[in-house]
Amino acid sequence: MLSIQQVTKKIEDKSLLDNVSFDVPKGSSIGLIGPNGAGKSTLMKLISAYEKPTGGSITFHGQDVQHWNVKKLAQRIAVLTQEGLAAYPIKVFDAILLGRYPHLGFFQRESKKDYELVEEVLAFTSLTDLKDQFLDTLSGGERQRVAIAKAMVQQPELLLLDEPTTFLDIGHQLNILRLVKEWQRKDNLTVIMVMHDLNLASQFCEELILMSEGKVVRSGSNEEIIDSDLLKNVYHTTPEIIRHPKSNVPQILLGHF
Ligand SMILES: Nc1ncnc2c1ncn2[C@@H]1O[C@H](COP(=O)(O)OP(=O)(O)OP(=O)(O)O)[C@@H](O)[C@H]1O
Repeated sequence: MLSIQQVTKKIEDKSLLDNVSFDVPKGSSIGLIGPNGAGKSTLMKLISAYEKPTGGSITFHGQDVQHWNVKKLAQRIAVLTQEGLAAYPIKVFDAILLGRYPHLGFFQRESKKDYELVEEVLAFTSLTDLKDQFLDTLSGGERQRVAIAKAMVQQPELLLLDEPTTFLDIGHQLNILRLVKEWQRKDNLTVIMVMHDLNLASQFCEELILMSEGKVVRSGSNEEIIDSDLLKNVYHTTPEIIRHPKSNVPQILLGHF
């Protein structure tokens, strides 16, 4: 569905991405991990066609994302950043309804179907009770849930999440990821997510892509990537690897003081 081939990105003499290649099958969940400055956000901007690569190509359904009509691409790819939605003084319902925008024609008003979809998504994201509350009065966790709901009414095939849980407490972090997982199962959604929390990434993602200094160091399952020596080389710290007592997936413990 999405293919990233030998992508490079340079700004002046600085190399931000260097020969990055991988394929993203439909319905998969890919975790982009790696230290600060590895190039993860840069890659996300190229996938959403927000920026152009210097070399290589990113194709979505066989066509270079740079050649896609902007509105058509927005119907199929939704982007959610760590800041989520700006705290404008508009009602939750109206903020979510804005997600329908890529599907409306010029000067076309939302239809009854659009309103029904928003109601449906409000229920799915447990936001119905908050639908008349103003966005700028919500907590960070609630606002991030609204951002997910807005992306959901967009009905994309591909969801790009750039550190969606950064500002959330542990309960809300799990809440958001569970919501995305449920949505993914319901609609066979494809998810690419930048994550600093390796334990959550290991649990959530089928495939992890470990990046460093603009390059893919290794990609594979959590069993292949959550490896003490590999992570030590990239993060310059030695984590202990343990098993999650319920799911048995590899998890890390950071060094002692
Ligand atoms: N417009 C720009 N001009 C020059 N350098 C840039 C620009 N945008 C990004 N960079 C550099 O590119 C590198 C990769 O940045 P990027 O934000 O993609 O990393 P990241 O892996 O997402 O990091 P983090 O985990 O800290 O968010 C960094 O060294 C950054 O300083």
